[in-house]
Amino acid sequence: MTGTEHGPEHGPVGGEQAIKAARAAAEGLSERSYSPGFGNEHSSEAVPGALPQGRNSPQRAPLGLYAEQLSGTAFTEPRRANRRSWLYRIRPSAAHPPFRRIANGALRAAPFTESVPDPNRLRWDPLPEPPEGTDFVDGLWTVGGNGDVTQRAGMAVHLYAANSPMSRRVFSDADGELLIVPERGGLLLRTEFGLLAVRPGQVALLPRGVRFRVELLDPSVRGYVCENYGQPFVLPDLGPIGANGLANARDFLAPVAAYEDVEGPVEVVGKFCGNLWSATYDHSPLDVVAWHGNHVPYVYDLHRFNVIGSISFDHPDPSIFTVLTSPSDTPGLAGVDFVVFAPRWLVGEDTFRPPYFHRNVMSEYMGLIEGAYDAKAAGEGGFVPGGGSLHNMMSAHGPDRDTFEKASAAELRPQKLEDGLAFMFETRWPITVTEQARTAEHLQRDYDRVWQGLERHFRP
Ligand SMILES: O=C(O)Cc1cc(O)ccc1O
Ligand SMILES: [Fe+2]
Repeated sequence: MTGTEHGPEHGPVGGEQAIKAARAAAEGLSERSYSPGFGNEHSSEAVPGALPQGRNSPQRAPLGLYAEQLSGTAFTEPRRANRRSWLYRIRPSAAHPPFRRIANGALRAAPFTESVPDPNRLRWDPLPEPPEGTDFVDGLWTVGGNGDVTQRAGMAVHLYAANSPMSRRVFSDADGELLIVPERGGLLLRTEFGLLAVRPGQVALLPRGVRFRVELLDPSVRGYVCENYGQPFVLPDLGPIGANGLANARDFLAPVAAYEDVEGPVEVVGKFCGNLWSATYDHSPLDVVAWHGNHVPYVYDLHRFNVIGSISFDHPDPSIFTVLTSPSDTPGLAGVDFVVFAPRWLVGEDTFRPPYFHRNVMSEYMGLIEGAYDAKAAGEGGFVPGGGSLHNMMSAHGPDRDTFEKASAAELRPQKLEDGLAFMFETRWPITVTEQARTAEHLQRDYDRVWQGLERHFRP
């Protein structure tokens, strides 16, 4: 591979050196080297004058670049929902050889038909360490999901575990946007729009179709991915909360333009209607010198989430913790919500403070980024960082026995929930798990036991 790379920083491929280079690039990314504001009409140029002014598609784009539009919504969707970006690149994306099918590895897609939807509560320990040389794409492992990729409806839950950077390889997903939730180790995402660093406690949102390469900031990384086949994630409406709160738009950071000018073979792996396809380009497709638009990647720090809660009594529904929502045609009914359980004060009087017992029409996949979750015991055999749980439509769940007993007897002083960061992908459709998730060694076979021994106390 020959050529030069332009932008904040760049790195070679392979081993410790690659981690060092990725870290150096990530350190160069201060908050000010991003373009803030969810849904903004961002614009950025890595070379002065590369971005056309006053029009999107001049007869000849500046500096001999090619103009190209990438759309994330139909052209005709209402302005408030419309997503598209204009990219000014060294070569148009159309200049590529045919794609050929490659193995899907442990990646699965909707419709999920390998097993029957399971009404049982399921919980998994973290994925085992993958074999040496596993990159982000190789390391994707599907838990389950719903909908249908060909209908642009539904979602999938994936895990990833990797110990090698993607080298001379770029990934792009036509099937949906990707919300990456690191749990261990940091990632450097080199995207068509520029660089994003994302570490545990932060999330990255990669819109449908954007090409990117994942490099590693640590030797071994793992985390969660929500693949949203449906309408792009938006910030939820705030209603009576007011004009501020929950995830504030300004805390979503888009990259600034940074391009690779690389001649030589680069494999582009595309996910299309559930399958992986590969084509070897004679140049890097991360060759966007300037861009503008609102169909862009973001990184968001979950510690910036402004938690709103009850200051009187009763445990509020977790919808109050929604970071991002993928709306449907029915107001308030999400294809999928991304919900975070962030550090917060609990002050409710005469209140059972942890999550209540419930049966929910929505289906809940939960993950843990760090610490413990207030409804479940942590530690060996419990709900642990990197693990996951699935409480499908109408399945009865809530606090485990110990949590119930402690919280029913606790003295209700103001209490800070400090050392835990959990999240939920909550979806309108039941999640069907893959065969590998149903039979995995890391599936906890005795999860039901956490609700055993909840004695009767009613003695009229
Ligand atoms: O099941 C869970 O732990 C998630 C959840 C949390 C909460 O505070 C209320 C309802 C709910 O489903
Ligand atoms: Fe729940």
